[in-house]
Amino acid sequence: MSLELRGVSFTHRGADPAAGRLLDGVDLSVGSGEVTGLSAPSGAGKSTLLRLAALMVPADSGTVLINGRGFASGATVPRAVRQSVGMVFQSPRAAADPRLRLDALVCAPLDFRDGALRPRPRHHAERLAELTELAQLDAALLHRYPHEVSDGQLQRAMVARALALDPDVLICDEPTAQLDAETTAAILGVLADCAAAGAAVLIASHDRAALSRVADTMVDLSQINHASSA
Ligand SMILES: Nc1ncnc2c1ncn2[C@@H]1O[C@H](COP(=O)(O)OP(=O)(O)OP(=O)(O)O)[C@@H](O)[C@H]1O
Repeated sequence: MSLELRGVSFTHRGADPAAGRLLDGVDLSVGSGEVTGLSAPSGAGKSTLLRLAALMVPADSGTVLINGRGFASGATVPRAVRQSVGMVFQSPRAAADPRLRLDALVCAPLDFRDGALRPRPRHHAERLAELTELAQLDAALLHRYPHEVSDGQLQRAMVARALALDPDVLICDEPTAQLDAETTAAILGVLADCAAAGAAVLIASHDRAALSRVADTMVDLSQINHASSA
């Protein structure tokens, strides 16, 4: 279980050409059982880098390796590889479908994997119970809609969802933004538990203090990015 970026470069389409590359020749490696914390000032490209690492967006050049298997820009990524990468986003409100109850949200990757045409959380009752416990989500909330729970409760559900397919690589983009210290520590603890179970975990956050409590390695993006503006 590992994530590696080798010489990854990227510029957003439509970005001012005078600004040069956003990311240039970035190398990063996260091994099995490791939590790597990524920090950098706002706008430095953390979210962009995480999307490239999660194979959501192809890099302009360089290679992303998942479990040692390399994907250069434009390479076809098999579904099984996509499903081996879990992602947690900064805003659970933006990431969660407001029409789905929490149980359906958590089970959505399982339904997608199975090709189910509609949510069927009861079909996954056993796994749902495991995920609820793993993410320390109050099971009494599973029948509520996103607007009926707090941001912290919703983020726990989104963490449970990211874990649904037991990912080898877990990528988290400011997963505790706007959450209180207690919820932040709890969610980071859940992510660290995933690493303890063998996953390679990469977490970007502005909260260096909280992140450094669970990270094995802290990486400053500006130190690994060779872009002239970094
Ligand atoms: N789709 C896009 N098209 C053009 N430019 C973009 C796009 N997405 C982001 N950018 C720009 O790329 C730069 C890096 O953005 P990114 O969101 O990766 O930074 P970040 O380090 O995650 O910032 P923050 O800490 O504020 O979340 C910013 O200047 C941003 O405006």
